[in-house]
Amino acid sequence: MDLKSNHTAPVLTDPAPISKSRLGVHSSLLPYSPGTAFSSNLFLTIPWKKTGVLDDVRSSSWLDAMKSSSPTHKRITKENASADNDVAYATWTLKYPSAIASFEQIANFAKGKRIALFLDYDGTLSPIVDNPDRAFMSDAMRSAVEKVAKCFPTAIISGRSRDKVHEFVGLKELYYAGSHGMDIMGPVRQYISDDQPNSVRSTDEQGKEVNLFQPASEFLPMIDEVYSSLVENTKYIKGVKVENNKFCVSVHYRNVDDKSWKSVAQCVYDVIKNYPRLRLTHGRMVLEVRPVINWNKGKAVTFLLESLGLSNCDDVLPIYVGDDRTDEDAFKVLRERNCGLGILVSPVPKETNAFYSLRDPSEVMEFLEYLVMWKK
Ligand SMILES: O=P(O)(O)OC[C@H]1O[C@H](O[C@H]2O[C@H](CO)[C@@H](O)[C@H](O)[C@H]2O)[C@H](O)[C@@H](O)[C@@H]1O
Repeated sequence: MDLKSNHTAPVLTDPAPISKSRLGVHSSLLPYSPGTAFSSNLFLTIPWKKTGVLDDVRSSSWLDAMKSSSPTHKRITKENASADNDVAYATWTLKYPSAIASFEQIANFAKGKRIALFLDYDGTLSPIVDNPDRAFMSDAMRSAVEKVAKCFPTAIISGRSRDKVHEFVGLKELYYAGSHGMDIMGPVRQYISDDQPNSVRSTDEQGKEVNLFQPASEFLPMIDEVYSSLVENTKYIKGVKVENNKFCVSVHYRNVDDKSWKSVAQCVYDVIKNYPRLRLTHGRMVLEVRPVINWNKGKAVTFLLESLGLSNCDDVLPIYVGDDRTDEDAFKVLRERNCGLGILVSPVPKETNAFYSLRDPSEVMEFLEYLVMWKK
């Protein structure tokens, strides 16, 4: 793929005014993301209160965000999608074409390049289920991931703790990044000279030398403390589940009655108001508490590409597949780097920084299988 040459679908389907010679859009046209003013180090310099985290719980914005994190409050599947939804979806795919239907085009982009593959876990490799502890991937998906990882350097980047996602996936051929990229076990960084202060050499389960990068390591005691407080504060709300993801905490309300969502928000607020160095983000029926640092899945992709010696856009095509808001940071990085493709997994139309789409994990599996066949 020559991302710098004129080409068709990804550029032409994007509504933003873009230069014909670019695959991505100009960064100034990209949606605003909270906390954009960063210091040169990892810490955000925005005064915490100005992010709105504290004030919002008394207004309806927390609740609005909680509701919008899952349209209609129920899972939308192929089966319950109405004809209207089908039309809306088909229209949306004009803007974000199916990565399967457009596979030939993706393969053309990849010609002469090395693919680096980044995969989200929940909602991408495993279907969304009510119990986060039972979000298992199928054996068929595991086999597809294993095969693709033998063809291309592959990393899983998840909001879960690295150990948990490793346990779910159970493959050794991959790199794993947990806590939304704040816990990366990657290759030893022999291609670059910068010394990352939070990087340490370590060995993985196979005894292989690896690089462990944990930019939020100093937050560990704080996160543990907050996790315990959140468990305690929410214990009377039926259906709440608090998950310790090591460098962040998830408060799930998927199984909580709508009428109690406000109480969930209040409980979380009551805890984090005491921690100005933590912030709140919204995922799929989950409130996520995480450190206020300038690090996200997009930064993790850049870090891993550097670690793998694959940051040269001329001969590398990074592909990132994900379904969640936190994956947008990675899609955005690929757009802004002007090389690489984001693929959003969604059964419903959504605004996104990705270029392509896939409907659900079964289509993700099909796409991975296509990549393997193409490589062979
Ligand atoms: O980055 P990801 O790998 O997509 O992780 C994001 C969150 O995924 C999990 O929660 C989501 O999936 C659950 C299982 O399907 C579902 O029950 C929940 O409602 C979803 O929000 C995980 O439990 C979270 O900790 C992750 O942050």
